[in-house]
Amino acid sequence: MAGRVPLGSGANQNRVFIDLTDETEPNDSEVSENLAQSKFPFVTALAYRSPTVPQKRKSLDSSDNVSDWSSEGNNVQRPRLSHAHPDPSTPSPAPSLRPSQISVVIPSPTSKQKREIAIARCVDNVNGMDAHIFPTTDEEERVNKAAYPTAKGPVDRRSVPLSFQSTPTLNLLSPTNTSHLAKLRHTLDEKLKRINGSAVIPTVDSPKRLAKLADNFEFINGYQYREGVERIPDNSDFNIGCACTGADGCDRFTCDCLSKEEDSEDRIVPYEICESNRRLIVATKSFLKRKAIIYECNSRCGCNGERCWNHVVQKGRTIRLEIFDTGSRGFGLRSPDLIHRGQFIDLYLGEVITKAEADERENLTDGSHAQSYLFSLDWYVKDDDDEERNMKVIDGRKFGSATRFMNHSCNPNCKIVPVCTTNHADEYLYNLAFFANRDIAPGTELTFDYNQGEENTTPQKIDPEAVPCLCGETKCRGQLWPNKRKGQGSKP
Ligand SMILES: C[S@@+](CC[C@H](N)C(=O)[O-])C[C@H]1O[C@@H](n2cnc3c(N)ncnc32)[C@H](O)[C@@H]1O
Repeated sequence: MAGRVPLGSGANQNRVFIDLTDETEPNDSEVSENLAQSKFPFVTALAYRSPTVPQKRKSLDSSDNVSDWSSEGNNVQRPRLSHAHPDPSTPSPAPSLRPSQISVVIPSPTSKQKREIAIARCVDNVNGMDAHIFPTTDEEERVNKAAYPTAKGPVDRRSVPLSFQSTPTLNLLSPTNTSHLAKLRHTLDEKLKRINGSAVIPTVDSPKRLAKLADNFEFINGYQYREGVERIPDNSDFNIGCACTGADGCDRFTCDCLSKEEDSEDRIVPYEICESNRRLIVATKSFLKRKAIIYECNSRCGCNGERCWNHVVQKGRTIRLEIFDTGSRGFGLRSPDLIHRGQFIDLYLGEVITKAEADERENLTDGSHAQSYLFSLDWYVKDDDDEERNMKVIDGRKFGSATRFMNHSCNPNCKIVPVCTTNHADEYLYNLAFFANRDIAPGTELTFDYNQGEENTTPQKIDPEAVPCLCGETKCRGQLWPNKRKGQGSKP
């Protein structure tokens, strides 16, 4: 940094330029040293800046920039810069000059430097400022050390692969994905193992479909009651049993658990011994044709408990089930076992939620009812607002049993029947039990009618928004359901 007379002539001939850039001439070193030792380190820092900083010429015409003029030795007038060294003694000879003849060339601060200067102005105690505010030497040191990685030999740029040319395609059978698939299979197996009764087997080959199955669903063995669902406990006084005492179970003509015919005192007998397998108790052929609810005997009954013939559903599933991929209709359900007509298959399980909650969940699906797992317990619900408010709904979307994978058919081989087992008192809460309505050969897809009660009807008009039915039956009604939620449609 020095007072420097630039080359040239004319107006600039008698002007002095004070260059604050780092283009230091040999005799400037002393001044630089003085400044470096000064208590204004930011001046030094500016002086050490890289020469690439764009320079701006600034005239010192006004006294703002020159605070004081003094006459020292040799009658040389030198400027004192108020913001720089208080008395920069320069060995350079300087001509006698007026203030208007002096220009100072300073580098324009970078935005970072501007910030630093602004901060520096706010700091009262300037001692030690450089350590905190101006750690700029770090970068210079790095540059001096050439701390950027350099190639050890010649680089053939053509051999450097461009990432967009080599995007890997997702290979579900790559070693990593195979192990992921193994994990999914394991997860699914663990979930399936927790199901009570005979085995439930998935025969799903597609890894993607398997992932969906394993990730999004929990198998449960009983209803999961959610907030707001009120129920009458099994041990409530409202829960009653029959007075039968027979060693072989209840009397079919007098047992109080059996419903009465509407027009007589005769009891409706739901079960009988299976003709082709005497060890099985199955729903009677006539019962399967009618609309009725089953009340099985419970712990409050005087009969022989589990030895009573009127214990079927509560004993649980006895057939094995298989979840398989139907293709166009998603997953489906079948059994590797022969199923006899009237044989109990399994329960439809899920979260028990209020109607209000079900409506909310349904709305969250944006009106898309491509996949619906909601099942209303509307057996005793009359078409009136109060009754509907009390209605409970089973949601099998996230939690459920294997029957949640059962598809609809307009000519189904299964039927859903409302069954009260341990609790006869709560008419808004009962089981949804699937029974075979004919003999079903092993490996046949199990289906039921999502609009039970409308079996023999043809829709007046197919709702364009309804999910089209793909059951393939000759008497197919064309759509899955006119409204979104399944119900028995078989109210008395
Ligand atoms: C209770 S789930 C049955 C299991 C379902 N397939 C799955 O993959 O999870 C009901 C859904 O299955 C499909 N579905 C069932 N039966 C169908 C049929 N006959 N035609 C077309 N889709 C059907 C519909 O998407 C329906 O919303």
